[in-house]
Amino acid sequence: MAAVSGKVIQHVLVAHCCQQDRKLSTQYRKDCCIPYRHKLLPYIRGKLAWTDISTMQLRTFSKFNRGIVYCNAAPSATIIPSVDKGVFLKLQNGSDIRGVAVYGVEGEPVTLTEPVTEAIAAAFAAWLLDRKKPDPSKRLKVSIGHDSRISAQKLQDAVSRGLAGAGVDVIQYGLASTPAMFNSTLTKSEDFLCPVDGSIMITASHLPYNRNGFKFFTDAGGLGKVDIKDILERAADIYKNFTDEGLRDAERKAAESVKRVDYMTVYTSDLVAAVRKAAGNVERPLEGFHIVVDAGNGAGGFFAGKVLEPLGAITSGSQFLEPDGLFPNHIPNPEDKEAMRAITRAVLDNKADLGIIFDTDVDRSAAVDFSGRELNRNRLIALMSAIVLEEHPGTTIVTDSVTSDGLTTFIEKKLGGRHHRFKRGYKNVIDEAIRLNSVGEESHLAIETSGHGALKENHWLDDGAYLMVKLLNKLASAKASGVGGGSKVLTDLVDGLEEPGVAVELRLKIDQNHSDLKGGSFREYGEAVLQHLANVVNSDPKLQKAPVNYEGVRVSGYGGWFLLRLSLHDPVLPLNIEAPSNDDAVKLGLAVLAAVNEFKALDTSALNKFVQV
Ligand SMILES: O=P(O)(O)OC[C@H]1O[C@H](O)[C@H](O)[C@@H](O)[C@@H]1O
Repeated sequence: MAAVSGKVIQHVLVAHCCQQDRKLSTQYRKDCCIPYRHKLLPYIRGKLAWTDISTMQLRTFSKFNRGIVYCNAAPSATIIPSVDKGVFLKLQNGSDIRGVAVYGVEGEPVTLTEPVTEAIAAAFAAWLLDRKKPDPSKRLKVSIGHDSRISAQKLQDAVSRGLAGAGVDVIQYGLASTPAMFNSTLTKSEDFLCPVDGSIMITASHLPYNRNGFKFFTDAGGLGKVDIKDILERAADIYKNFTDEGLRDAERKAAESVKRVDYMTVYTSDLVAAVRKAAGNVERPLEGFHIVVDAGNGAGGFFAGKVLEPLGAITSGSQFLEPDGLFPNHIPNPEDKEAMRAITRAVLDNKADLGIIFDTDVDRSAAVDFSGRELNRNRLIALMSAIVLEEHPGTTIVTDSVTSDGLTTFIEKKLGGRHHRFKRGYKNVIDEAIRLNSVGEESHLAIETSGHGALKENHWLDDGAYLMVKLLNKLASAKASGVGGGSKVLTDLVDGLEEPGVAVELRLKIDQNHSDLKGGSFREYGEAVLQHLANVVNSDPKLQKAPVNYEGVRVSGYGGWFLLRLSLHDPVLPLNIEAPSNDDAVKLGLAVLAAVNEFKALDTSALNKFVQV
């Protein structure tokens, strides 16, 4: 517990206005809300400073706001509420930290407050100091970047205070991509204060606008689950011991020592150099290509102006390049159907050769060919496998668990590689590819249907932009060898990939408060559902369990397959079904339904609906 002085007002107001923004016109958002939000209502540790000008601001908002504006004026000294270790631990999301960073969504209280963030950053610094054990004369350097979220600035400031207070040097990159942050631990450049010893990306990837979170990197890659738990435990202890004096000291140290560097310039020029090199050191190898980019108002807008244009491509018709943390156009996620429809429309309307789409922090990507054919999910994996297997014949391609049977046939029969279908989760596939190499099985590509992908040649960096660079290399080399312009060369590479007639993903929720859980965790309950399903499948002659499987229950039957597994993070059992026809898919769905029906805490309504179609 610690007292923080200053006259403050809870920042419910801004959050409420953010919600209103979505309903109001773009013009209002640009003209009225954004310029004022930062200028007139500075945040002070999770609160808004209540200044004279803020009163005017309140009036401006009220004019447009048809709902209630909540302003909880606080006394001149507020207490930082105590936060249990359990609350800190709940912020873990696999190998990331995720929480709610702004008010505005009913039932979603803010969990990633500024003091909590400050404690997490201080904990990362302590973790890093333990790992690196620097010579006492040397200070560690940590870079911080963020995506386009509306909470980015306040969290960046809190992270800076946490790091500076813990005695490490802080370098802010501003708007950046997740892969660029990892890259900053590898880049060698004194001018850009690289390599840094550690890096923090502030992002919640494609999640809604009110969320935010952190990804951490060292030169060994992204931190894993065990390290994240360690950091959150340390953070809870640090938080408990916060004092007003300590917080002020951190604030002072951050104000004195934070440096700012335009690191994205280094990162983008590396991407440009990679394409030029692959094209035989041609300066503008994409001359004549028309490529549209959809950044979904995330951090990926740089790809059009800083990568494609210097390489000679025309990028007119690119959309949603400007950062907007309310994501007013579509969810920035290549797995999202509406997002894929948006980039497909842009390709067709502009008669472009290729479309490229990124998620908010640019670690996921997908493409669309000249004819409007989506190159995402299994097709993107097939395409990347074709490119990588040309360079490394026979290599193993590691993918997530929801990949299709057709993809295995394509990789193994057509391309002559090995398909190692592993678990869901980008970190899982990357770690598995690294492990295979360490035990003597060569693997050059780890990739998920979500659009995450990493190559051995690129330090196993999970980088959506680099995946797209590999496609650009292919376009440039096809043009140079006279095969032709356009993106047909990419379309041809996935020729022969068998596609299912029907492919669905249904997400079955587990009600964590249901008495059927008998006080156990949703994971235990989910495991029990899976075990029961596996037993039922064993006694059904029409169904065969996959002989090798690393996650959930994967079963073949009726010419198709299904996979029921536990979500990596949520109390959900995602069910993927692929089949030649809808009838076959329904038969598979009915088999699952019959087996799971007795589990009353499992919400099967999505499956019920599917089998009734
Ligand atoms: O298990 P799910 O709920 O389907 O989520 C799985 C996904 O979670 C996160 O978004 C990870 O970044 C992805 O790598 C992973 O594929």
